[in-house]
Order: sequence, then structure tokens, then C-alpha cells
Amino acid sequence: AYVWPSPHDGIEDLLFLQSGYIRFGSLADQILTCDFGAGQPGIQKAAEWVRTAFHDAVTHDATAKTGGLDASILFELDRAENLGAALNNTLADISSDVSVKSSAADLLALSLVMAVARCGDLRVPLRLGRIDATEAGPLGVPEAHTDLNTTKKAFEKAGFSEEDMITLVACGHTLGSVHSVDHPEIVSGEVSAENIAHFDTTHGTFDNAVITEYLNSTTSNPLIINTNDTLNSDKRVFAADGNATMTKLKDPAVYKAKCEDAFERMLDLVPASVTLSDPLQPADVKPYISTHQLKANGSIEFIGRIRIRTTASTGINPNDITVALSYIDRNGVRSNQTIPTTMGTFKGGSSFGYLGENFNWFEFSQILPSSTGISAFDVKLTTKSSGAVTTFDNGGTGGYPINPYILFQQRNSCLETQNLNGNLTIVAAVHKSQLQDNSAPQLKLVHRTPFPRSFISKLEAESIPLERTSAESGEFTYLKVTTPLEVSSWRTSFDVELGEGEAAERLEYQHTSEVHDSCEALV
Ligand code: HEM
Repeated sequence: AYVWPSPHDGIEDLLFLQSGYIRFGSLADQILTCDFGAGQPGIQKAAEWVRTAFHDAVTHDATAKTGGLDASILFELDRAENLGAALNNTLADISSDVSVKSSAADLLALSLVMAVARCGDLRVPLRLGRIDATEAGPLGVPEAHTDLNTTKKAFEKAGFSEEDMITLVACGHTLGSVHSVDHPEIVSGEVSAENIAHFDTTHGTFDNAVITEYLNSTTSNPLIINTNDTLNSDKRVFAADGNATMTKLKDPAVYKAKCEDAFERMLDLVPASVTLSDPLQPADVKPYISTHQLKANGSIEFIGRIRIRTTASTGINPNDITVALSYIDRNGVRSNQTIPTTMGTFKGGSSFGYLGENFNWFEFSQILPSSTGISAFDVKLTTKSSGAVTTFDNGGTGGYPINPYILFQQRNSCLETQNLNGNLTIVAAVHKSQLQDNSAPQLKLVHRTPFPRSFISKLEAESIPLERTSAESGEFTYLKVTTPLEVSSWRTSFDVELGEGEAAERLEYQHTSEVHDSCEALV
């Protein structure tokens, strides 16, 4: 069962909250339609995403259990086998979503899942937990001129049979095109961004026209009809087993199912060091805490939203429920008060995304006494018409946890964005019980440094001591640090840590996007 917070929360948001009231739609917007190319001639984003995942994954070594979908493509862009804008374009599309929680490799998997869902309603299970490579992997992506035997060996090395090879190529080459700017030897006519050759007559749909047109000899697939047979890789691959596989794929339902299966296995090619999660499912209840800080008057301000899954199959009617938080304070005592919520109503108050999932938002803004605070809460969902109450306790973990000892003081923190080397100031309110002499409070700030000639950033955490200030409020002391922050890291995350290792007290994964450009004075 889902437990919050999960390392996969960010990717779950990108997949399931594509539109509506609260949305994480920037990635999904790139493929609003299957043939969308953001106005760039000859570009089809959905096709680029599918091709990129293939080029990254296929250099997996199934015997040695190395390589695979690990975003090593980032270091392999100058190779002839990775010719074309598609690969770097895809990296640009995912770049702003790469974080310490969401690896570029997981985002490449996500982008294929989203692309084939948009283009052909395919359902490819999305497992997560991939780790990004830090250097290039081996060569080995087949090219148009690669002979059949070498091509088969490349797929075999990655763990694919001859039938898998034919299936994968037939599932990939239903979208997109060959570009004359990259392959003037394949696409006839002038070399221009607009001059491209599609694999089938329906490049904007994930369907098996690529198969039927091949089998009935009406194909204009540039990798089949080239006058230079050396460049006819699809012709060689499709005919490798005497058309047995292609004939099977003639049935659209078989094609879809086989493509889903082949893509799933392709995305799951990972090195031995990676353990993939179970396929991602939408969470039924998911909190989003936006503020947990001390106000100037010394009380705690606790603001956020609870997302409730209201897809028809849940049987939950958002207009027939109330949602409240039952909470435990810092001393482990359950409060006899609950925190009420109100359903968001802007844009109907709902969000939706992949698999037709629907969600509604229940918002709260509560003032709590700082002497007791909050350390965890359950979500109580009451059905108005029946009076039935369901309690969600975060998968039996004792509730949704809130660190009661370290508060991120958004109002006292700031990022000076007036000049390019502005300072970041982070203030945390720390409960005095946690401030022993050896607690060595640290800000663990993630720097985002773009890799050379790439859109993707290297993420490196810097530990910066947090200084105790003389400012106090009740049982809390304010800690503060001011540090220069380069512009590439303005949108980043940080942790506040007291003490070392297992015993450390941590406030994790806070965001600089929550602060203003001027700091409110301490108390
Ligand atoms: C024998 C193996 C393969 C060869 C030789 C091959 C070759 C090519 C070539 C030459 C292009 C044109 C690139 C350009 O001009 O931008 C291309 C595009 C493409 N390939 Fe493949 N490919 C192979 C397998 C695959 C597989 C297995 C997939 C997916 C699973 C795939 C997905 C795509 C897609 C979606 C495009 C279109 C990209 C776009 O429109 O930007 N290919 N391929």
C-alpha cells in the first residue's frame, strides 16, 4: 500500500495530475496531441520520447546485468548511433522535473508510458527506482546500415529474442519519422527541417498501419523502400523470421498487447544495482503540506491540501463527503479537536490524468498552539448521506508524519532573485529539546549544475552549517543560514538535519520555490 511521503510522489503527480485545479502538467503538455511538436517543424515529441527510451535502454547487458535505462544517453549524444535532435530534445523536456527523488532514467520511462498512452491508449506498467548513470555506457544501438546479424546480437545482448526485436521495431516505428537533416542518405529531396519521411501513413497514431502497409506492399517506410538496400533496416528486421511475427501483429489487439509487453520489458532493463518498485498506482489519499511554520505571534500555521481519489470505481462522490484531520501532537497525545477542510471549488475543484483517474482537493489552514504542535495525522473521510466514517492512517504506519521539531520558516526565508548571484536565506525554527551541543544543524542544499552541452543537471548536496540566532519563540529557537546560490539552482530542494546518521532528526525535501524575494524579520 502507498505510504506518504513516497520517493515516487513527484512522478505520481506528473502522471496522474495532468489537468484540472491542481496540476503538474508541464510534461504532459508537451504531448497534448500525439503529433504535437511545440511548433518546431518536423518534430513529434511523443515519437522522440519513445525513441529516446529505446536508445538508452538497448545497450543493457543482460548477462553482466549492467546498463539499460539509466539515462547514460546524456553522455552518449555525440555518437553516430544517437544521431538526431530527438534524444537531447527529450532530455530538455524532462530536465526541470529531475530531482533527488525523480531520476532522469525514471522520467525517461515515464515519458514513454505517457507518449504511448496519448498516442494509442497503451497501458505500460511503470516501475520506478532507476538510478542515473554518471558516465557513458557501451556502444551498441543498431543503425539503418547495421547488418541483420549484428542487429540481432545487439537485441540478444539486451535480453530480447528475434521475435522481441521485430516486435519492438514494429512498435517503435509507428510514430515519428526519419529526418532529412540527420539522414539525407535515407530521406530523398532537399535537406530541411520540414522534409521528413514517416514510417506509416498514420504517424500521429499508435496503430499497426506500419505492419499492414508493409504486409500489403503499400508501405512508404523509408527504412524499407530505400533504393540503397543497405539502409533498409526495417525491411531486414521485419522479414527476419519470414514475416511470422509481422503476420501475428496484423491483428490490432495483438499488436497493442505485444507492444505493451515489449515496452514494459524494455523499460525494466536496469543494472543489478537497481531494484524497481511495483507498478505505480495512484494514491487514494495524498497530503500536500504547503506551510508548517511559526507565526510572529508564536503559534503554528499549518496549511495544506488532502487529495482524495474520486475516480468512479472508488464509489466516492466528492460532494457527499467531508474530510477532516485527526492529529497527534508533539507529545504523542491525540487531540480531541480535528482540523476541518473545505473542498476546493476553483475549476470544479478536481484534477485528472492518466487512466482517467479523478481527484478532489480538500484544503485546510489551521492555527495550532506551538507548545503542542503536530507530529502526525489520520485522514477521516465521512460520507454525509450515510454517516459512515473511513479512517486513512497512511497504510497502518501511525498516520501521515509531520516533523514536530523542525519547522521551515518560509516567511523568514528568502531568495534574492534581483541579481544572478543572489543569496538564499533559510530559517528553521527548531524545538529546543533537539538542540544539544552535538546536534550540528546543517542545511543540505542541492545544487543543480548543468552537465556540459546538456539540459540535465548534476545534483550535488552541499552541507552548510545552520547558525543559532538569538531569536526565540516559546519552545523554539530560530536557526539561520545565508549562502550564495547560482541561478541554475534557484528552483531546488533542501533538507534540514540535526545530528548525524540514523539518529539524525531531519526535515526532508523542502523547496526554495516556497520562499519570497525578501525575508520577514525574525520575531
Ligand atoms: C534495428 C533497430 C532500429 C533501427 C536501425 C532504427 C533506426 C531509426 C532511424 C534511422 C530513425 C530516424 C531518426 C531521425 O532521422 O531522427 C529512427 C526513428 C525512430 N525510431 Fe528507430 N530504429 C530501430 C529500432 C527502434 C525501436 C526498437 C524503437 C522503439 C521501441 C524505435 C523508435 C523510433 C522512433 C519513435 C523514431 C522516430 C523519432 C522521431 O520522429 O523523432 N526504433 N529509427
